[in-house]
Amino acid sequence: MSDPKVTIIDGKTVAQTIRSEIAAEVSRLSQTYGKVPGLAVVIVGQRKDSQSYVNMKRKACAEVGIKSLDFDLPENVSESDLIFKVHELNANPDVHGILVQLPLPKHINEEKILTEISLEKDVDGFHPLNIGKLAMKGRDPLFVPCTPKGCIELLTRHGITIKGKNAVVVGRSNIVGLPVSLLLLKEDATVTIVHSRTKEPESIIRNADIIIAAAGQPAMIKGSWIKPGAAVIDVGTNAVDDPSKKSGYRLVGDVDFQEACKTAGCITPVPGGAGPMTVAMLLKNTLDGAKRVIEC
Ligand SMILES: Nc1nc2c(c(=O)[nH]1)N[C@@H](CN(C=O)c1ccc(C(=O)N[C@@H](CCC(=O)O)C(=O)O)cc1)CN2
Repeated sequence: MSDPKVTIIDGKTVAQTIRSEIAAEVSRLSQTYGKVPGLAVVIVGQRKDSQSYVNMKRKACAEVGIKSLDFDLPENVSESDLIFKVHELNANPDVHGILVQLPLPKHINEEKILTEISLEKDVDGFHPLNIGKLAMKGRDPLFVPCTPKGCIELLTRHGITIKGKNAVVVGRSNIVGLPVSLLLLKEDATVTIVHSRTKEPESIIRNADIIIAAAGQPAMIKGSWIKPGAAVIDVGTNAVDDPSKKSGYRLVGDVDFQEACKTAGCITPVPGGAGPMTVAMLLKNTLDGAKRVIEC
């Protein structure tokens, strides 16, 4: 039983609201200019998790009226062929956003590929120049990475003030930990990053008004580490064995959810928290990119 005082942040519902807002805007663009946003979705190889995320993205595009152009490349595609594809998409006027699903196979240099995506079509916000602008005071990137942007959106749509708060980010990945730390800093939080080499992480986490958990370690953040009333956004999506499930596994976050509910002020569940926001923010970035071109 969760504590009656805790608010469960329902990311699925927030994401659905945002998807409806995007659908209305896509329809307006289509009626006014006769053009719809286009998103190129590129996947390399057959990883089950990546295929599932890409399918979610393609389905979401269809739902809101964004045209997805689908490219499923073989595991052994060469780095130069992938770069050629990216250049082709950079030049295609019907494509307003380019998404290359990560991770890529080991023989491909991820950073090299992400750097080849046109800045104006970098809807994942992973281009080093977009990340660089995120890190600079007084500068804004053209696009902000989707999961970090979704975390901030969840906090603001739930009326949680970020300015002046102690925010602790657990994890320092290029996809989530690092960019979400930069975003929180832009929102005037005092930000601390906890990572695998941090000594006594619990004493730092205990001081957090806002916790963003993105370590990829199932239930590593214990209930006793959470300050009473803290806002907890759990980005972890860890598959753990569960013979009682048809699939043989279930998804758990980086936070011990049941225990955390006894102390936190609000918390996202896994699944159904930050995950659905990733896809919603991808649609939003694609719409924004298309609007810059179509309405200019
Ligand atoms: N090019 C990118 N690659 C990757 C990104 C990214 O933003 N861009 N992020 C992750 C994976 N990801 C999107 O690609 C992603 C992860 C999780 C979810 C999600 O909605 N999860 C659900 C659970 C889904 C399930 O049941 O399996 C949830 O948490 O409720 C969406 C997208 C790595 N790669």
